[in-house]
Amino acid sequence: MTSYLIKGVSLLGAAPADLLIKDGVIATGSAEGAEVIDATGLVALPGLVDLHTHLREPGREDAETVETGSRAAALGGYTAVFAMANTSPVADTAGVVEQVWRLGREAGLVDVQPIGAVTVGLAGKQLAELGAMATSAANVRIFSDDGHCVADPRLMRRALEYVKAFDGIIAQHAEEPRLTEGAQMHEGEVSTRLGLTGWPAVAEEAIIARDVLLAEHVGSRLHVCHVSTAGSVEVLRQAKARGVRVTAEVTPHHLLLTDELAASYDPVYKVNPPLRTQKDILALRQALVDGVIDIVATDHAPHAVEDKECEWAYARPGMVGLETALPVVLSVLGEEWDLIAERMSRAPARIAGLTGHGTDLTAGQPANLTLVDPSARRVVDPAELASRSRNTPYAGTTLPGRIVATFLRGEPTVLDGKAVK
Ligand SMILES: NC(=O)N[C@@H](CC(=O)O)C(=O)O
Repeated sequence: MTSYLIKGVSLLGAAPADLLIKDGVIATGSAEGAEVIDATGLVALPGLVDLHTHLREPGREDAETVETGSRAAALGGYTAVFAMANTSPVADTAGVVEQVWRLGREAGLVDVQPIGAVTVGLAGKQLAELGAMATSAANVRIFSDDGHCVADPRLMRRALEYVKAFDGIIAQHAEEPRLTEGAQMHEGEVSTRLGLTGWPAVAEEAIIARDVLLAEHVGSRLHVCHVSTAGSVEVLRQAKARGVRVTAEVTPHHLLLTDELAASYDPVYKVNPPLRTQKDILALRQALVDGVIDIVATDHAPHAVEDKECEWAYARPGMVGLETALPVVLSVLGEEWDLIAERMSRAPARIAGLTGHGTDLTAGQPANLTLVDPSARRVVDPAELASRSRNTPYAGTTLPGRIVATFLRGEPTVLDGKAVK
């Protein structure tokens, strides 16, 4: 196995030092024979961990595969991603989660951890085989019907009770379906002006409020996907203050983009939950800083051209995000390296119970890390993305930070900003 000496790198913004990688771990001692990487001006972060990625395989390999999504992830600085269950067939059995897990291992670019569906076929009627998925080779600990809300409160309660036995998590897509029928964008001034049916903030907030009460009642773990409103932040703040076992994520796009973009009628801005207002953005940023929101998760949602380049009303919701997440977060938070490492690596690994990721870059730890050039600026070109889909809202936008290298257990997956395989 090749050893690497990463010279003059700044660990989380500290004074430059050398980092030695030997036999897949961070090492000390002689660097003899090691390949030298000049990392002057680069910052080392623990490899990023994404708790919310759509990889589309099985079923929509025209939009993404486990391999193309893994490559996009590595290029974005990730060493582990959690694959959502809304594939076709749905990942609601041990067979499908094992297939995704195996495909991830074969690709070998990031650790791919499947998320299992909560209900059979994401239909919200009957619990899926949570136990069988948990005891499968994929070792599933997080379950989600993402794309759909587990709307039935009794089913949600049963799911929370079921996973409590093995300290599992229900990750909820918080959307009261009766309040969002026909919804096309955030309900507010802009939707009124455009005459598009609105998706009101309360549809998210009402489900989060209900679910934190259910999680509290059961004593189980709830994770809230893609929090998008200021009101949701307040519900979470109160729940956390009471000691409810709830964690929450925000996407990079909800930290940066507003509902005004819908006025272009360009479906690249259509996403679920929808882009909200500047007031929501400011509340989400503050919540990310003070920890009411635990992590940034991409909700990387690749879609084939025909599903995106059509009329707004017919377009599928979702944006790709793996390759732009860190630059967007950098543009929002600035060079707050420790906070970024916490929200994009350590906390997601801790929440998921994922060992070997999100660890400090100290001797003996697995060499899962990424090197970033914070001084570089990049104009996002959709044609350059490794993802099989091109639906990025940042085309033509200049973002700070370039991911120069990523290492998975000491093997480079990205070098000089390019995927190694
Ligand atoms: N986030 C999105 O806008 N899309 C997700 C699912 C969903 O949450 O609708 C997708 O799978 O495409």
